[in-house]
Formats: sequence, structure tokens, C-alpha cells
Amino acid sequence: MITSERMAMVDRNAAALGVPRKQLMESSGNAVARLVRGHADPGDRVLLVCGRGNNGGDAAVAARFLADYDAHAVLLGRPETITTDIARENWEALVDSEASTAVVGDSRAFALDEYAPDLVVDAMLGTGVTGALREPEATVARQVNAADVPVVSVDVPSGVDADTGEAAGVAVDADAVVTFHDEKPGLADLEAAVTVADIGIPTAAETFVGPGDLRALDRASDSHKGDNGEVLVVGGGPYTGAPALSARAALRAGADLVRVACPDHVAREIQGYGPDVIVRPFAGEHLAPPHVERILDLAAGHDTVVFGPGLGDNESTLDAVGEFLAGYDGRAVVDADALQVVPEVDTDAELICTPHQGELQKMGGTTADDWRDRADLVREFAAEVGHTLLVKGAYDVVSDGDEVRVGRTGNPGMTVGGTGDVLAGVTGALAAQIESPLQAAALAAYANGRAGDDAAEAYGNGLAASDLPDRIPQALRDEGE
Ligand SMILES: NC(=O)C1=CN([C@@H]2O[C@H](COP(=O)(O)OP(=O)(O)OC[C@H]3O[C@@H](n4cnc5c(N)ncnc54)[C@H](O)[C@@H]3O)[C@@H](O)[C@H]2O)[C@H](O)CC1
Ligand SMILES: [K+]
Repeated sequence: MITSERMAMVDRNAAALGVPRKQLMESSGNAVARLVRGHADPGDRVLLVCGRGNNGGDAAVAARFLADYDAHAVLLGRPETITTDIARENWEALVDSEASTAVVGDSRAFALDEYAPDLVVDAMLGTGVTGALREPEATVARQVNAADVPVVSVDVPSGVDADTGEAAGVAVDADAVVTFHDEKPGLADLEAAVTVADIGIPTAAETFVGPGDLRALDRASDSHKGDNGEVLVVGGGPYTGAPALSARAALRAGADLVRVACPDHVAREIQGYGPDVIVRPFAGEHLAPPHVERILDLAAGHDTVVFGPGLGDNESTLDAVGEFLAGYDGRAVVDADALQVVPEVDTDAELICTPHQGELQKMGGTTADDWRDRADLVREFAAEVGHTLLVKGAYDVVSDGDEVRVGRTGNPGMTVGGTGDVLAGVTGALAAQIESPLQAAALAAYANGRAGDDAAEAYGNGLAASDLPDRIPQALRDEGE
């Protein structure tokens, strides 16, 4: 099952892998033609009703594959108003080939009976539908439904929402649907026969995090009323650089406010790294159980907590981590020494754990050299601990126990100390903006690696972790779109 939002991400990732959408459209159109062949005989009269988006484009391609039929393609709208280049190119190719085409400007100009079709291909609207069908689509849909001919819909019956199966007004009543790449939630309860066509999207476009995944942030920004999240970093004590790096990275990954809770003796030094971070000091050399109540109070006012950077592995610190997790029910990123506490603790919190392979083993997980084997092991272990895991490596493996995503950005220069603290901060900020922890972690791994690749261009193996945070904004932008 794939939602239309995820489909759009995968589609963009495929393009980044060298399989552009127009190529996918060629496969979609071919699949539509194959379905037509199953419902009508060569020589039959086939009417393809094309909308102005890519759904219509699929049918324009299909018409080319139906040369042995009496095929007519009707475009609902003027060719200049076709919404995408690829759909327009395919429509123009049809017109230039002197195929039978017609343009319908408004609903009064359309009478299905005039075409006397043996079969109708419904390609008015696909996943791009919003709200009830407008004109001329609504009238055409009614005529199609009233006619006594088989109807084959492209991707989804026009008017039906591919994610919910709901129709806000009239929708095409299809006999068969050919959808692409994977099943859609909105097609599950239809009476129509649904075929899933493989359109050649590489599996890698789903597995490997790519520029398409950046769409998760677009959606967050229009649905989130300007609230991009407040992040609390709990860290520092034996180290000061680590929490400072996490905090800066969280800011650069779009958090509105970042606070660092740290022992008071390092507060001044952490504040000294920059004026953008707010420091919330607590008394003592390192985090310990007496601080937990205050940290829980602080955490309640934040969208996510990043737990661990530079905390150290003092026994009382690890006790405090355990007590915090036992009492916390929000969302947290857990990194570094704090990780070893996770398997032992009973918590209502939603955690994203960011171990490297050594830390994974310390948590009780197992690893493998081949990333595919590692992906299976990480998925199983994530299911066992009940949290999302982001296991760092040349290939970062992310799993929530169900799905697996792999980040393969990054370079050997990033083995330098501190890049993990940057990643934890980015993960915290993205987890405050993106609903799915898996998606947030996957995107964080991707962006951190991209920032590292950009830093490596400037500094080679001499890159430092502090080169990364300021490169995160660029790494979170899709230049290709
Ligand atoms: N990888 C893939 O998923 C592929 C999918 N393909 C096909 O592309 C469509 C989705 O195309 P898109 O251009 O995004 O949207 P639509 O064609 O569905 O329609 C957009 C078009 O419709 C207008 N519109 C929106 N709502 C309404 C309405 N209620 N009434 C009238 N008009 C409406 C909107 O303004 C736009 O102009 C997908 O379903 C597949 O069929 C490709 O084959 C590539 C691979
Ligand atoms: K359709």
C-alpha cells in the first residue's frame, strides 16, 4: 500500500536515480493499453477521456499503443492548459501523429453517444484530484456512468481520492482500474477489479532516502501554522562541544527554539559557542537522578528532546537517563552513552535511537557487513525494542520495526568526532516537524550525509563536525525540483 504523498516522494527519487517521470508515464500508458486489450478486441472503438494532468498524459500514451483499435482521444480543455510538460508532450505527439483527437472546452460540447464507444478509458483525474469534480469533468463522469459500456480507469476512478476512497461529488463508476507501482488505500473497497502495474520504479527509489523525501518537510510547513518546533538538548558534563553541535544543528534543521539543559559548570562554555542557543543549567558535575524532575518539567514544554550528547557514562548519569525515560511520554532522540539504557527501561516515550554499530551491539542488537543483511537485523531489533532505530554506518539503516529506509549519503571523512552529535540534533529538529519518526530519522540521515559531502568538497578528509551544521539548510533543499 502506498499513499499519494509517498508515491510523489518515490517518483522524485526515481527521477534522481535517472528514471524520469516521462519514462514512468510511458510504462503507465503501456499498462493502460494492456488492460484495454483485456476488455475489448482489436478494431473496437475505444474512447479515451483525458484530463489536463498526468492522468490524462497516461491515456495519451496508451492511445499510441492502441494502433490496432479504433481509438479516439478527447482532451477536456485546451492543450495550452495541460498542467505538466510531459502530459503536453504526449498529447502533442498524438496530435502530430494525426491520431483521432478532439478537444472539449465545456460540458455542453460533449456527448458520449456521438462516439458510440465499445469501451471508455477514464483518465480525467488521478491522484491530483482535490474536492468534487468540476465541469466539464462532472458532466462527463455522469455520461460515462449512464452509458452501458465497460469503463477502465487510469490509476483511480476519476473523482475518488486515492488515499481515502472517498468521493466529494460524482465519481466514475469503473469496471476495472489499473493503478501503478503499488496498491492504494483508496482502492481497497472498490467493486472494480484493480490491477497493479509495475511501471519500472527502481526499488532503490523507495529504500534509499532521496530528494523526494524532502517533501515531508513541505507538507509540514503548510500544515503546521508556523510552528516548527522547540527542541531540548540534554547533554554536556564531561564534554561541552557535543551538546553545542547538536543544538546548532537543530537550529539549522529548522527548529524555532533550541534549549540546552546541562550542568552549570559547562553552561558558560556552551553558551560561548553562540548566542542562538538558550542554556538551562542545573547544579552539579553531571546529570544525576536529583535533576530528573526538573528535566521532565523542561521536556514537557518542548516538541522533542535530544538526550545524550556529551553526557558521559557515569553510573548516576545512566540512572538519571533511565528515570527520565520511565517518566517521559513525549518524543525523544537518544544518542551516545544514553543508548545502553533504552533496552532496560519501560517507557511510554516515542524514541528515535541513533547508535553506531558498536553502540547497537551494546544495546543488545546485532550487525552485519552487508547493508541488506543489516537492514533485516535492524528491522527485527527495532521491532523488539519498540522504537525507531537509526543505525549509523557507511549506509545508515533506519527502521521502525516495520519499514526500512537506507541513507547512503556521506563519506569517510565523517568518521571524525562530533558528526553523530550533529545528526542527533538534526534528527531532533526534524522529529519536531515531521509526524512519522521513521521519515524524520531517514531524512536526518540523508541531510547529515549531504552536509558532510558538501563539507568534504571543501575540506576533504580534513572536514570537522563543526563544518556540518551551517550546511544543513542547503542539504534540506531539493535543487532538482
Ligand atoms: N509515479 C506516479 O505516480 C506516476 C503517476 N502518473 C499519473 O499521474 C497522475 C497524477 O497526475 P497529476 O498531474 O498530479 O494529477 P491529475 O492528473 O490527477 O490532475 C491534476 C489536474 O486536475 C485539476 N483538478 C484537480 N481537482 C479537480 C477537480 N475536482 N475537478 C476538475 N479538475 C481538477 C488540477 O487543477 C490539475 O490541473 C497519477 O494519478 C497517474 O495517473 C504518471 O503516469 C507518472 C507516474
Ligand atoms: K482516472
